[in-house]
Amino acid sequence: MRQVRLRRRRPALGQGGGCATALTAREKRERDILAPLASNGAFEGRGLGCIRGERPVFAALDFRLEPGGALVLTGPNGSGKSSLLRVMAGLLPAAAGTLAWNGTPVDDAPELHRQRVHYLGHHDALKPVLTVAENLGFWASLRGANDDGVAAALARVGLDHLAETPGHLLSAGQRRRLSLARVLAAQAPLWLLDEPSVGLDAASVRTLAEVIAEHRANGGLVVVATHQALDLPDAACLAVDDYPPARPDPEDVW
Ligand SMILES: Nc1ncnc2c1ncn2[C@@H]1O[C@H](COP(=O)(O)OP(=O)(O)OP(=O)(O)O)[C@@H](O)[C@H]1O
Repeated sequence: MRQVRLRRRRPALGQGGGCATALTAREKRERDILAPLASNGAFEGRGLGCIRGERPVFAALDFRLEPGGALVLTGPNGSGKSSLLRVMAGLLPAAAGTLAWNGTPVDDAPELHRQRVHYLGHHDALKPVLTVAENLGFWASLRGANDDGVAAALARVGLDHLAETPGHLLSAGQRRRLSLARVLAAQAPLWLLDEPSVGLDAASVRTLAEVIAEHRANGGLVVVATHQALDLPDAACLAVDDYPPARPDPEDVW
């Protein structure tokens, strides 16, 4: 598996421009929460196994991502790509193995891991009666983003002109773009994206590739499960179906 090395690092929060400035309370909070997460983050899984229901899905799966790295999960339907993303996000306990951030098991500080992750699943969580801006603003406030961050994220995904539109009026692709705006507003170092390009038009797929590239250039990491081609230069590839669970011993089956 290829590994991608950091080329450019995100400047420490509150220290832009190289001159010391007094930090606001909010900047201090961001620094305390995010700075230890964003710096030199390497994400690793060793010997991972997964069971859904009572059925083993994959076993003995290893991966490693350096800061700025991208990992594309491939495999046929049902091979376990979404399950692996959920394990990585801490939403599903691994049946075996360990996950580590900078060599520290994520189980040692699961709350910290939740803060460093942004997980984008198949479903676009959205409150239908809230406007686009309210939907994003409500969620972004939970992650410490301010109104400027919300506006910037909406503009980046081309939804600024729909900021006052109720969520229930959005098309499928527009809902997906709103979910991408949530990824941007979160400022989490580790993005876990499940089929992020589904429903997006060609221009939006290009925007998706650009924002992932910018995230990586700042030292962020991304894991993407996808059946569609995405332009992710130097991304490593992990075929989840290369890690099948052991077959039951015929001696044990009767
Ligand atoms: N909640 C669940 N309970 C039981 N089994 C589940 C559950 N969710 C998924 N599975 C099973 O786990 C296996 C892996 O599913 P998963 O969704 O991870 O695959 P996938 O590779 O992401 O598939 P796709 O390409 O269709 O999205 C499948 O056999 C599926 O039936």
